[in-house]
Amino acid sequence: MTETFQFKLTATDGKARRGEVSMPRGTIRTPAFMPVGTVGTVKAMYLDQVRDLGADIILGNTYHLMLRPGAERVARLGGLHELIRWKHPILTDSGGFQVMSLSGLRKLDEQGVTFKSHVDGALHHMSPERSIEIQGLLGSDIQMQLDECVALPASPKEIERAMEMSLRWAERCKVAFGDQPGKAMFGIVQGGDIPHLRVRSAQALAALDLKGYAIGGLAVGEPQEVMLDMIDTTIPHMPAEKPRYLMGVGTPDDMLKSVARGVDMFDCVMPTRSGRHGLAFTRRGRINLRNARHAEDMRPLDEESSCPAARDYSRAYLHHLVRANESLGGMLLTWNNLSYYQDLMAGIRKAIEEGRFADFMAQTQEEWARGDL
Ligand SMILES: CNc1nc2cc(C(=O)NN)ccc2[nH]1
Repeated sequence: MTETFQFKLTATDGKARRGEVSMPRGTIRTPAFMPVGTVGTVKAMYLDQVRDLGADIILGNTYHLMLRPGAERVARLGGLHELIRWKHPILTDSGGFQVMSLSGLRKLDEQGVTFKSHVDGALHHMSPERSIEIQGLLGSDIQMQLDECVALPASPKEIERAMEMSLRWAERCKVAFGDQPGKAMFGIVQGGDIPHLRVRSAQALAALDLKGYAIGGLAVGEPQEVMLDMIDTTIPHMPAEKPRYLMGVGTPDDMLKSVARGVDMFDCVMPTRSGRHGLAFTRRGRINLRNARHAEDMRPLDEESSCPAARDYSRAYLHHLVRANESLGGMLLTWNNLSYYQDLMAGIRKAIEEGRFADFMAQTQEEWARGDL
């Protein structure tokens, strides 16, 4: 714990990095998976459980929180940490991605975005400055610049326009954020699936000397190999001494392959959202508990797991709960999935420390491929 924001690398194994982000509210062990707490809750979980699984930081979505309960209201209630009773770091995204994907986008220009709330249809305008102001009102520890995340496929001209505007917005966010020693504002590399635009974005952001950098605009429908190619293209132009956060990623396989390329931080709704839809992540791959084959399978998901949801409940019962659409089904599978994700990250961190990440990756992938015995 420090009064300032510090990132230190403690071990490397090839391009894989083990590190720590130290902030006043706590230390983030990297590579890190950040559970998504969209509207101030990691859905179907108590935050004590989320912490006990090993999460050092959770994510809040600015778009959702600004609409409900509202940024000023959260501030009046003591800030997000107080409201949701999470005393560790929180990273908030800028809202840009949700505005593009969830809201009724009305206008996007140099000033910012104007959109209709998906909650009550009210019109909102968000500028880079307002996004940083909202994240400050929420009490966010790591704030993300406002950027424009273009859905792929898109024309090179469109991707370049959005990337250049995102660079100008990054400068405005840096000014708006100012100097907050115990907090950080991260830039976001954009540029779609066009290598020279990715390089241009990374180099221009590096010149802003921000405290950390995200790779955005990926996992938006492109094949995994394209995503990995863009990571390979971008990372050499990102400052090695700063944290690298791959936004919205991903599956366990995505994360292994991205750690191998030098990524430090991840967030994804995959473990929580798919848990609510009946999907279990395990050491032997994915299991869809809706499938009738589980109806009388008395085995637990993983008898060796430390998580009660994986170890103490039969697949038959989980299948029943999922088929009956019972809340407990989503609760237990979310618990299992976040436990698996955090155990995977803990295994990755240990493997890098011990210089055996390549073997760990191969063994993990082999066990997934072996399937559910
Ligand atoms: C699930 N895929 C996915 N891609 C994302 C990209 C961004 C981004 O570029 N924000 N500026 C954010 C969230 C994402 N989630």
